[in-house]
Amino acid sequence: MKEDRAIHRRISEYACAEPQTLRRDFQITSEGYDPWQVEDSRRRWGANVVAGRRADTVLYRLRRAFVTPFSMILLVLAAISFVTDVLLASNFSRNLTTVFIVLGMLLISGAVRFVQELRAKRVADHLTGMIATRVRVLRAGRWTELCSTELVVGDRVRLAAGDRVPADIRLTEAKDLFVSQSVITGESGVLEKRAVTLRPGTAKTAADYENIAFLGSTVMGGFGEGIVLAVGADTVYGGFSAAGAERKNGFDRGANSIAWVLIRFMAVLVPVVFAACGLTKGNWLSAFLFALSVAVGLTPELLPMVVNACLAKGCAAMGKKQTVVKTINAMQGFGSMDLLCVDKTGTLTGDVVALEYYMDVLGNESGRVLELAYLNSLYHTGVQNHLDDAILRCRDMPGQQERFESLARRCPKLDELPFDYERRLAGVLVGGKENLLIVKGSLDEVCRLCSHVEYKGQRLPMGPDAAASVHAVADEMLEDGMKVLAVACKPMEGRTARPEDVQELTLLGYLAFFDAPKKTAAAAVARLRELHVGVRVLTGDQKSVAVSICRRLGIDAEQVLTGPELESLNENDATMRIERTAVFAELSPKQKARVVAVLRANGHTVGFLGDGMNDLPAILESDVGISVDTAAQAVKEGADVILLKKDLNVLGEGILEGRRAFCNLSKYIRITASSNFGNIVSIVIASVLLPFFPMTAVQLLLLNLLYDLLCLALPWDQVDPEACARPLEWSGRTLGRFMRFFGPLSSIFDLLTFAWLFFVLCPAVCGGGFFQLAQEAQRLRFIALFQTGWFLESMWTQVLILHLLRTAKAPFLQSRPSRPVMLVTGLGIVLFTGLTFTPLGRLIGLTALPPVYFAFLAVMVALYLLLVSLAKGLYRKKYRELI
Ligand SMILES: Nc1ncnc2c1ncn2[C@@H]1O[C@H](COP(=O)(O)OP(=O)(O)OP(=O)(O)O)[C@@H](O)[C@H]1O
Ligand SMILES: [Mg+2]
Repeated sequence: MKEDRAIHRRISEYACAEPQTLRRDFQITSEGYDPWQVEDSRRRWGANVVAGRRADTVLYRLRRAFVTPFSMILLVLAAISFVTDVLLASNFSRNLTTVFIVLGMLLISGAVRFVQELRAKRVADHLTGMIATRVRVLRAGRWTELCSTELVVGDRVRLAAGDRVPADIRLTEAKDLFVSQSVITGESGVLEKRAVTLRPGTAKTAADYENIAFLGSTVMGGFGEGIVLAVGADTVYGGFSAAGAERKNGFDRGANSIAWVLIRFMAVLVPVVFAACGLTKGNWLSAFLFALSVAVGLTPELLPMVVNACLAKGCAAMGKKQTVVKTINAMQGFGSMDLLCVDKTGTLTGDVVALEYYMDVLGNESGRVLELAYLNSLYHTGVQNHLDDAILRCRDMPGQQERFESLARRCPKLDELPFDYERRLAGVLVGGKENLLIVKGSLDEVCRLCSHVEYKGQRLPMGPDAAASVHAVADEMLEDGMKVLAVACKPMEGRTARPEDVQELTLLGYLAFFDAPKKTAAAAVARLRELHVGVRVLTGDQKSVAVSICRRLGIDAEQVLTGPELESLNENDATMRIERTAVFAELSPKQKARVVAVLRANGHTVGFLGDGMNDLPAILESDVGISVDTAAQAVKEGADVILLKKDLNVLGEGILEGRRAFCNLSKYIRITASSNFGNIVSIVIASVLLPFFPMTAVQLLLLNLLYDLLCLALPWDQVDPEACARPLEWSGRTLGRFMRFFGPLSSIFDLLTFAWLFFVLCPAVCGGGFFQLAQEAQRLRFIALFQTGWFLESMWTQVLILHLLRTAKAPFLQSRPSRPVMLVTGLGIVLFTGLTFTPLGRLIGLTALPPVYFAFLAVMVALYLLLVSLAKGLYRKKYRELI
């Protein structure tokens, strides 16, 4: 959370100016801005986009695609090759092939990256477009709903309950406008905002600006109209959402730790290769080129691209299941989430809450209680909610419409104390025969503030007897899982009500709501358990209701922690209790966020599903904030994932989809890293032992590029159900181990191949061992044969290992790869094997190999398959995981 930031001069000045001055200075007519004025203002004061999101131009994306460490290394390679092969070479041996190939690779990888990112972005844009924030703006004489990014300084906008304030706004009109700034400043409680003109110098902190609604705060109740003073980064809390995005960096942390594992390997191995080649071959420039290519070979340069492709694919799949994933990274959160916190109403219980009983303090039906509750609900201007909706539905009962309409006429609204989740009650002041403050809210809170009870028209003091009978009546309903509210009142003198007035009330009776568990909820909870995702219930409702409902859904309600209990615990005890508890009741919004924060600090990846304004802080605090389409604007804005259909079952799907994306991703990283590692080990050994380079720099790069292209099909691969049965951890922790275990296996076969090529095949074809060959041409042929031999063996084993390590089971037989993966790998093998027979292959030093080589290759491949399969079993037994 941010502390108060400097207030923009424009805001501090105009907070103290009359609305007329504003209208004059910004040339605002009663029609609002016309299109020209909008353009003009946008040019002058900027657009309403929050800092942090870089302008996403084509140029910027091109730069991102082409300017990477990988392409920089390629460029250096191209430059060096240009100098050595063209500038310094004699006329006869000038050769541009290497330069072309390296540049071609640079172009291909850049273009693929560009296209992929474009696609991922299109998915992301499409998704965010579906749930853009709308604001009511006066433009060219009409109130229209626009996307909040269209807003400019000088626009006239309207605010209503549940809105997220879309810019910094000077209020010109306000009626019971209550705003919560908790999301931006951390201070809880709601503030009333008024359309007053401040005296200069009176306002010091943001909270003192009574007539300014700040970007990012949420409207809890009432109505307001105002003029936009600052947009985007100019706003006081402009950077807030960027800061929020930074916080959720679990994903980047994981990616970084993986990158670091690879960098460490590179830092050790590349200098070794350079030194070994330089010392043994004496050609330091070639050694440098070769070492650079090895570095390129070792970086999984497609990592960001494969990550994006995997996640974007997951998002698109979720989109089909009525779930909007707003940021691609949230997909990864789905995959690693091991705890899901949910609120109760509308999630575990049905969306429609029904008012079942309205009764006096002793439990007899009471029309008066209903009427007063009706007035309270009718006049409140807070965010629409299940309870008030249920109360208002009483007028739809047959023959009741007239009764409630005349009631409203007789008792007009005078003032309002909006509902707030800290105090858990709402009050309205109505006129009529006498001015009456009607309060309805949580049973405990309201009873605490009552000094009297009313029974059959008699007003009696609230003694221990009365309190006991109140509990007797209420407890029975609570245990049945009913939601109970208390209704109280107090006669008042004036026409305004202040929070201090809410005391010495007279308790009138209760309202009981039927809030039954959803039919699908029990199955969904069971499904989540199957997926090894723990469910925690975080509700503001009373303990007994929560327990009753959780029992019915099979959620362990043995241990329940309430908000007040939580407050009384010290830091350590709280941490322990929170970890062990599944049901939390009577929580304030802040406490919900605290529970989530503690769970995260305990090492869990936490999702939070909620729809109320009181869930917003927790949603922001969680790793994956989930909300529903019907939630208030501000809540939807804060969430990472929006369910278009509020159904817990969809979440199970989401989790699976996330894990699939995740599995494919870690497949890529692990397989690539370990097979590259194996190659490097072979190269180091070969460089030391061989009198020539085991492969040319270009061949090495080409092999790497081919392999990366093959891997681009991986996001579309099938995932074994067993692999995504549990939450998956995203970090480089086990990557090093995996690399060290599987990498050297391929080296064994590489070395066997080396030996066979060097001592058997090449001498047989060239007519003698390397050192016996006197002619340069013969030696070159020897080298070409050797290099081709290794090039092919290396490619075959790399492709094979992709199939072997993509699943914990037996490849092809028990787990089939998806068709794209089959197609691409098959095609790659055929094309590259074919390449060695073509003139194009000759350009990069490849040559046709005799049939006996392929027989040897077949044997190697079969042995390799066998050994890796055995190793897989061993690894699984030892570490209990594979992918
Ligand atoms: N509109 C309202 N008017 C009066 N009191 C209310 C209203 N809404 C909620 N309350 C009180 O505040 C308490 C907390 O609200 P609520 O139950 O909605 O919290 P929650 O955490 O969203 O719970 P849930 O998990 O059921 O959604 C309620 O138990 C009730 O006593
Ligand atoms: Mg709720």
